[in-house]
Amino acid sequence: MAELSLVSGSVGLITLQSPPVNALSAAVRRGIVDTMQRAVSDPKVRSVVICGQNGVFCGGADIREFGSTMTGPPLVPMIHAIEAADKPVVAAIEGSALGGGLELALGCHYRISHAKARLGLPEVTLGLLPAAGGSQRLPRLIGVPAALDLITTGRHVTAAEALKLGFVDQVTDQNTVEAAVQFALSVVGQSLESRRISSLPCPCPVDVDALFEGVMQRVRQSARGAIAPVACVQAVRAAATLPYAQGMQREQELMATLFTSGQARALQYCFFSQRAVSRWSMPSGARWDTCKPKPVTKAAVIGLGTMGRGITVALAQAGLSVVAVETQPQQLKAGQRAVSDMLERAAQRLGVPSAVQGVRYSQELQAVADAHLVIEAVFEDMALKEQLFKQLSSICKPDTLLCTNTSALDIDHLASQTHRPQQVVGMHFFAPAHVMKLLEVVYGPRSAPQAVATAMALGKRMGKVSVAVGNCRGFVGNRMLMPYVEEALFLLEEGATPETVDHALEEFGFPMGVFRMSDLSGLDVGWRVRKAAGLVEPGKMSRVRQGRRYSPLGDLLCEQGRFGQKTGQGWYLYETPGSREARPDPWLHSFLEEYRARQGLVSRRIDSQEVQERCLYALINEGFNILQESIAAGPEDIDMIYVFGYGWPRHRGGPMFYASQVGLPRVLQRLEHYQQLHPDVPHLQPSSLLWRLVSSGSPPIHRWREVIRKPHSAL
Ligand SMILES: CC(C)(COP(=O)(O)OP(=O)(O)OC[C@H]1O[C@@H](n2cnc3c(N)ncnc32)[C@H](O)[C@@H]1OP(=O)(O)O)[C@@H](O)C(=O)NCCC(=O)NCCSC(=O)/C=C/CCCCCCCCCCCCC(=O)O
Repeated sequence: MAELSLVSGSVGLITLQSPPVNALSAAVRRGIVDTMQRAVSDPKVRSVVICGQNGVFCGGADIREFGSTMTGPPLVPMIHAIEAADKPVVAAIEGSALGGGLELALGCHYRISHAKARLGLPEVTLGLLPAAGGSQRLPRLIGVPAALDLITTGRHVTAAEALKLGFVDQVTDQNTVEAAVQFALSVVGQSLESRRISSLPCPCPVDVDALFEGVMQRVRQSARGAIAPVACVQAVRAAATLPYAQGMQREQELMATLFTSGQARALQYCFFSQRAVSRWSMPSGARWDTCKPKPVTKAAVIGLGTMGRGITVALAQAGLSVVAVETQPQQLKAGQRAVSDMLERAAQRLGVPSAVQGVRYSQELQAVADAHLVIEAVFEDMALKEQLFKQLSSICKPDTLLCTNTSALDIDHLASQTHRPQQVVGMHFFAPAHVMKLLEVVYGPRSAPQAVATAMALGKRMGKVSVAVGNCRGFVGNRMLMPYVEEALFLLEEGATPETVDHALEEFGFPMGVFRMSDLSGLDVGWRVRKAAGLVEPGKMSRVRQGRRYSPLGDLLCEQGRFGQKTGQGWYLYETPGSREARPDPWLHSFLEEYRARQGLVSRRIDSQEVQERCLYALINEGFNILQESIAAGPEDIDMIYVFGYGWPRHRGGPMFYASQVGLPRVLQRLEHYQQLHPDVPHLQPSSLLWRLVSSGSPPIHRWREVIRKPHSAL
């Protein structure tokens, strides 16, 4: 919808009206076409201002419409009609002008922006390109290199940067609509020829071919298999090398391919899922909209190792007053220096005041006494954490929330050490905690909904994508990782190398394969966990432990002091301890051959398909178990955990979405196939939820919850 009113005697003010972000739905497009026609034909109107209701110009095309047949007036001719108008049209940009919203503004003759507005062409993040003329107009206006940067990254820019780049004409910190109306009055009668961007030549660099070849190479490398960034480069190349009309044709062709692609569907699913996970629910029926979070202004962090430091930084940057407690004096000193450095560097980078003053340090646990919320980030040791929770229970005020950053330990057991089990939740951050977007908020059977609401609200304040999950070993992310890692180890036993496994996973789109990742995070981490679980038998090679198949390969490397990057040797070889470039290690290859010989295993050639299927389907299968047990409320929760915490390629939508795209019957059939070959591997046994979904006709992912909730026979 859009409304036309006459202001200041001769300015036609068109207001887009479609809350919350004035997306260009069919109704809004119809409204714009209609109001523009009326403004152009009304002799009282001498100039036009387009603005959006409620302080937002326009969030772009209505993404929800992409899933169904598009109706209503198309965007391209609508924007052409605005550009062709013989009365000056000014865009008054407040809040956001994104995607189709910015393309609409680029069709106007002038753009006035509020200082706090954000502008950009983020279509690439939805698997698309700016196909309402954006890929053709922006390079004409600001040049090819700057346009390539904005279009291929989709980044949002401030009004100040947009002014500097040259795609807004004026920035104001006053009332933007009033400023635009004054501006519109002042340009009446001036020639509009040079204001119609489509008629401008594209400023072309001298060596266009070399420029685009270089950019294409870089974009392909960072896209990790995503097709939209590549199409964006092709579209901008058309702007640089073809007349406008032909460039537009190319833009439409490229868009047609992207629009129906699985990648676009996956990325749009991620867009909505990222927002949906904030609307959490618990199996008890407690929900985000029925629980009010408690206000938190004072937080405490216990333990200043890597995780504690990152958490302290994230809390301080969110504006909380933080007390960081570390009982080891050396560690306290080192931690304080590291936290202050991180806060200073971030402040410099963002041009904001440093939050250093917001953190105080102490060696005494008593210092947390007046905090509203405490997050422990001590060593991953149950006895140590038990002791700490007992102490916190008596030191802290009765309503203080006690949180643990454990990545796998039993939240309910920790809660039982306190007099307030309802006030205990997990806040599982991912390293580095001030950078990584994911936060798993883990509730135990006794956690109060308000405690969950408070942790979720705090996560949001820290800029995290927070996902509420139930309590089980490894929660969601690490629990699903276990079968993935185990399959990778079994593949080594059967004949693969770390290089072949990693190559297949990186080809799928992970930034790092499982073995490079394990070298980076340290092989000793998993070793400690396996020791605690009673799985490690030093010097022993047996491949069955606790009644199921087990690979001792990781333990054998650790016994040799090969902990990964930090020791210079792990699954790969490194130039020196701490260096990052992983090289194939001939020693490791001989070690694997010897191991197979001693185990009587015959090595065979393993291809990428088998690596991907066994590692990924095992992980996905565990995801179905997690859904079945209501540890995660829906597939979106699992998918966002994997996209934001584990490097799952966003253009594949997350593991559960990927399963839906592959087809559930196919996933089931391949799991059954591998299970027949490896009957001693329980995680290849297809989940009963997967069976149920397939026998319910494999409904689309947004209808899985109906099957999950349906009562089912145990038979
Ligand atoms: C910055 C924001 C705008 C606001 O952020 P914030 O204030 O934090 O609020 P949010 O929580 O993010 O959002 C609030 C709710 O609004 C929903 N929302 C937001 N934006 C949109 C949108 N664009 N469409 C629909 N809904 C939207 C959001 O989901 C929230 O609701 P809920 O919680 O999920 O219920 C921020 O929201 C933001 O960044 N938004 C997205 C901005 C964006 O990416 N815009 C680009 C959209 S794509 C686009 O514009 C493309 C234009 C090109 C032209 C397209 C032409 C299409 C037809 C071509 C067909 C050719 C193919 C032919 C094929 C064939 O031949 O077969």
